[in-house]
Amino acid sequence: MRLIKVSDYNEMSETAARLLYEKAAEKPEAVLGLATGGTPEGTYAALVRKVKAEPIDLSRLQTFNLDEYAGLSPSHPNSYYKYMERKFVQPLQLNKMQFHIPNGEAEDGEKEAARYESLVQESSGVDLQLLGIGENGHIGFNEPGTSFQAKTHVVTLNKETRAANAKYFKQIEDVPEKAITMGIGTIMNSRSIILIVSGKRKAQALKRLMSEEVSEDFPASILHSHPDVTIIADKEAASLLS
Ligand SMILES: N[C@@H]1[C@@H](O)[C@H](O)[C@@H](COP(=O)(O)O)O[C@@H]1O
Repeated sequence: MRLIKVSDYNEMSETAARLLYEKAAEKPEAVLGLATGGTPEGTYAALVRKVKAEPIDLSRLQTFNLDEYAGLSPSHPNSYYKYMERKFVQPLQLNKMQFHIPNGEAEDGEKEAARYESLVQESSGVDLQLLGIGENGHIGFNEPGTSFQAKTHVVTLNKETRAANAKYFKQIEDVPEKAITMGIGTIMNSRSIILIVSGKRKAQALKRLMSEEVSEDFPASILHSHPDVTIIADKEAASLLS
């Protein structure tokens, strides 16, 4: 794993955006794996700025998001669909057909998960996967204890994960209890991975990630066995590293 230490959230965002931009520029038919949450917001904004300043052809780009809340329709203001539409798909003027995300309102979540997994597999494979990390080490919505082999599946969210995401909802009770997420096996199939980490809140998780431990108790630790992972961490996130 390659660790790039940067000064702050802005520099992290600019650095990650540059890597996404370079991938899309060098391979116009690239498949990007995308994440949601607070961390990548700045990355998407920086990418949009860069594409506006130095236009590239994005008409053949394909994107696959990691996860979606179960029970939220795509039009729900807190759905990851809406998040991506606002921050990525519309500003980059992508066609909806280029953008993929699990359907949170599917009646049969497991069937939807299997459909989504097939879509990812039938694509030419994710070239570059952007990841954030939960305080408990989750990636996507793969909570501690998830099998490293898991494919896209339905998960029950931990209390702490729901609490961490409650800030985006009116109240914690409104945070869905379940989600559909790419599995760790799905994520590990991507050709390269960028993990962005920012803020004191993530310092403990980054410290644990940088230790030797590889265990299903700490999902992100599987990244040690991936051949091409770049971690971009700001000063605060890296504050517990020696
Ligand atoms: N499913 C998302 C993850 O993909 C994200 O990495 C995590 C951290 O979010 P934040 O970046 O807001 O700290 O939140 C959610 O659980």
